[in-house]
Amino acid sequence: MKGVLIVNLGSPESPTPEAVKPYLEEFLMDKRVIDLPYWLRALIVKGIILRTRPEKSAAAYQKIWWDEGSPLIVISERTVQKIKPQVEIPVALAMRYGQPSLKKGLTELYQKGVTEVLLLPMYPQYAMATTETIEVLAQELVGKYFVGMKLEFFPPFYNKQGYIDSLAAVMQQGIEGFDYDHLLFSYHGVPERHIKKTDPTKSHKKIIDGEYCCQPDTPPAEKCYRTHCFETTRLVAEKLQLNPDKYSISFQSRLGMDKWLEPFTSDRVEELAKNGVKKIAVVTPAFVADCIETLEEIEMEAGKSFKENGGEVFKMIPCLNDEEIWVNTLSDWINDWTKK
Ligand SMILES: C=CC1=C(C)c2cc3[nH]c(cc4nc(cc5[nH]c(cc1n2)c(C)c5CCC(=O)O)C(CCC(=O)O)=C4C)c(C)c3C=C
Ligand SMILES: [Fe+2]
Ligand SMILES: [Fe+2]
Repeated sequence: MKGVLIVNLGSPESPTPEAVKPYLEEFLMDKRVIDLPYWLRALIVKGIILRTRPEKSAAAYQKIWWDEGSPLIVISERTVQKIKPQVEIPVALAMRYGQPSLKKGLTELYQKGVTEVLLLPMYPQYAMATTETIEVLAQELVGKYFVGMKLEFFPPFYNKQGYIDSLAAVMQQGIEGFDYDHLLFSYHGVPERHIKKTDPTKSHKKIIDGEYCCQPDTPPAEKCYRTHCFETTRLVAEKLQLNPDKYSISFQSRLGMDKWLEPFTSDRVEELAKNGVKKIAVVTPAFVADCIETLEEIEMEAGKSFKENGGEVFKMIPCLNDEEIWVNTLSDWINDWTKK
């Protein structure tokens, strides 16, 4: 029997430093997130980051936490509950870090008699720190605990019609009647090195701001997070007929000393405000569910910075969350796979 495992990143159990610390440790000790030799990663994560970050992150989580729990988890659960009646096969939810774990999600499917699993990571654009780490762990778990179970990976959907249509619909709703001066596409950042590492052809060009580092639909772009972000933007801009002078791309959530993708959202928001942009709309297409990165870092912190630097209206466009159009898209993808 077939089944689907929907996977997202995960959150701490509660918004306290005690709960954030083990979550961050599991997350940041992942060699596909901080891709340094073990000893150096351990030194940086355990010796530096975990000394101060749990306190700071817990305070940020407290600002966005819901009565039911972490927005990311609650939204993911709601989405899965809405998909279930629209499909004919078992669907389970798992998180790469924290709970419900990947092992738990696979066990749930296994106990229902599932032998063929479609793994559907909730990341539109492929990245080593997101899609790849889920695929690798799932493969390891299947080899160890679910022998005989067949795994299939849903490809990154950054350019897939249903995703673009859903994003466009939610964006249209968000900007309806809002005469913005600028629309910022803020994607989660990654270190530049990650882009080069996932290039199967190892032929990546130097990264130059605003230019494609590889051409879409060519082998180097197959797993290029940056080109996937550019393509999502191009396709949705085309669909919404956005004025090219009124939108741009930036990358948020940088951590550590490495060279990360630029321009940084924090700099861009400040610069736009200083350059006279009064009304800004921000969309975060690397996230399908609202989370600390969209609700705290962008809506609260970037919103504050925009106003402190002369901006007047900061409009945050929500993620796809459990919007009907998105739930229908996911259900259609699952139904197509079921019939295959
Ligand atoms: C080296 C560090 C990080 C990389 C690389 C990274 C890539 C990456 N992350 C997401 C999606 C999410 N990240 C979230 C939180 C988060 N991310 C990092 C670090 C890296 N991410 C940290 C330390 C945190 C925790 C919060 C904090 O302390 O700031 C989340 C939200 C989780 C939640 O509970 O709400 C998501 C989602 C993507 C898509 C990505 C690469 C493309
Ligand atoms: Fe992240
Ligand atoms: Fe590229």
